[in-house]
Amino acid sequence: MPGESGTIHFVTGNANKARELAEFFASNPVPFNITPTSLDLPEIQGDPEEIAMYKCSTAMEKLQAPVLVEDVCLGFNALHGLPGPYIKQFLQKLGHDGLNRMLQGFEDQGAVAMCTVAYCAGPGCTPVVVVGKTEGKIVPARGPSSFGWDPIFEPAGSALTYGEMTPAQKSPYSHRHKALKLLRDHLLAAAAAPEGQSST
Ligand SMILES: O=c1nc[nH]c2c1ncn2[C@H]1C[C@H](O)[C@@H](COP(=O)(O)OP(=O)(O)OP(=O)(O)O)O1
Ligand SMILES: [Mg+2]
Repeated sequence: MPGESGTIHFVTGNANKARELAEFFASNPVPFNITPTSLDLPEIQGDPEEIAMYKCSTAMEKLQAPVLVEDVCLGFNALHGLPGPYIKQFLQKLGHDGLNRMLQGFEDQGAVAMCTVAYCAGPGCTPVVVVGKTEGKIVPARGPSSFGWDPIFEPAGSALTYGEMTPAQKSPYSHRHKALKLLRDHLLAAAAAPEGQSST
């Protein structure tokens, strides 16, 4: 459980993630103070859960306090889930156009956005990992380029890309919000459990 101050550090180097997380907890409150802490954590190769767990344990080593981290994948179905966790490097090198071009020649433009959240309640606690996924497709960029690959991801059931959506429009589709809902359930259960009864 978070200490007496009830503070959980959301450790990320990405200001847009911090903004979306703050928006989520503003409308879905928890009895903890979740505060962004800007640190660029090293990222290993591996599956998304291993990557998030490693970020979480590094954040815990540095801060010695309750920490929350997340890692985001964007996987193309035609490429069997690649770039996946390496989407950041692919986006940096290729841009929105290049990511579209990677799918040229494939009939299937489908993609899955995935947010893996890892939360550790304190030193010695086992991290809790939750995942939110949203299916959609890769399209030529539409909307402002303010957050990562938002302009090229059109979630299933929407005529708009993430980039064209307001925060309120993005949230019901958002891979991040789906993961944070699961985390919130865990935090509320942990807050309600008598001291020492929490599994984390
Ligand atoms: O909702 C999103 N909508 C559009 N783009 C997004 C989203 N969420 C993450 N992204 C981008 C940021 C980075 O280019 C890559 C994930 O990499 P990822 O390592 O998880 O993020 P990051 O390095 O920017 O921040 P952090 O310090 O939390 O690791 O996808
Ligand atoms: Mg990162």
